Amino acid sequence: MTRIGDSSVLLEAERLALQVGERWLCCEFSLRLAAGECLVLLGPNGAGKTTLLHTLAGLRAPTVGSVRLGGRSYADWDSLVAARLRGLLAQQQPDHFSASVLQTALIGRHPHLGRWGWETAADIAIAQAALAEVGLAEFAGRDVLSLSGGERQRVSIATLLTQAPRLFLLDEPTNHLDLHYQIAVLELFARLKREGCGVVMVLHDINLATRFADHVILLDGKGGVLAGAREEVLQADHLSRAFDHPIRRLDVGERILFIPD
Ligand SMILES: Nc1ncnc2c1ncn2[C@@H]1O[C@H](COP(=O)(O)OP(=O)(O)OP(=O)(O)O)[C@@H](O)[C@H]1O
Repeated sequence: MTRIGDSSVLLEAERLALQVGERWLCCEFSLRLAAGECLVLLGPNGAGKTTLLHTLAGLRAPTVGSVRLGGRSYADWDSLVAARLRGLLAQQQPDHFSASVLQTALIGRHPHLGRWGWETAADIAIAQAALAEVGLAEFAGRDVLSLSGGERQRVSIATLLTQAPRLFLLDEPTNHLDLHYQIAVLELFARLKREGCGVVMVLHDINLATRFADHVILLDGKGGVLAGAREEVLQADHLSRAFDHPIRRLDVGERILFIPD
């Protein structure tokens, strides 16, 4: 029997090009992400990283080309089934009402619930384990409206872990996080990647991209796209051009660092 997401290729985009209004964000390029791989989207503000991530998540149609999740176009997936396969961490988390941290994390179980929509003890255990993964085990009863920015971001990550997709699409997962949690969260997704998940994430920190990416897509904000293996794309001259600022590479022991001049 074939289970959802058994295929090792989780995400494909063919000859993709994106336009907003009159402006082309990226010219045609293709990508393929297999289980066990991490793709980082980099580029200056307004270059189109979030638009590209949302297109890969099936939330908007590409202007040109196609996107396939687990070998099928989004139109061919039932939306609940697709939500068990891919999950999105959005950049903003609007909270309009009071809700406990546990209730908020449990939203991630919606694609998995049965006909009556009640969470079981197993669903609650999954959400509690996810909260513990991001250091929020003690926060389960707290109101989300009372959390700090970094704590709220970790609840969003726990909600996504509770959803337990095979493909994680993350828009600036390190937003609001202190240094400890930036690394802890990226290490957590690196572990999930080793366990057979796929990860696509928007990052602003080139050095975190250097550390965690297998593949990189660098948008230059003028429609140009450089896509390839980390070592091919993350070069000082490519980065300097894309960010319109001189960037220098430093080799520190085993680490490669990029610093702005
Ligand atoms: N509906 C829209 N109408 C007009 N322009 C839009 C629309 N949606 C997005 N844009 C523009 O498209 C561009 C790409 O936006 P996007 O959010 O994808 O950029 P980004 O690379 O994620 O930026 P940032 O690093 O600032 O988060 C921006 O210039 C944005 O203003």
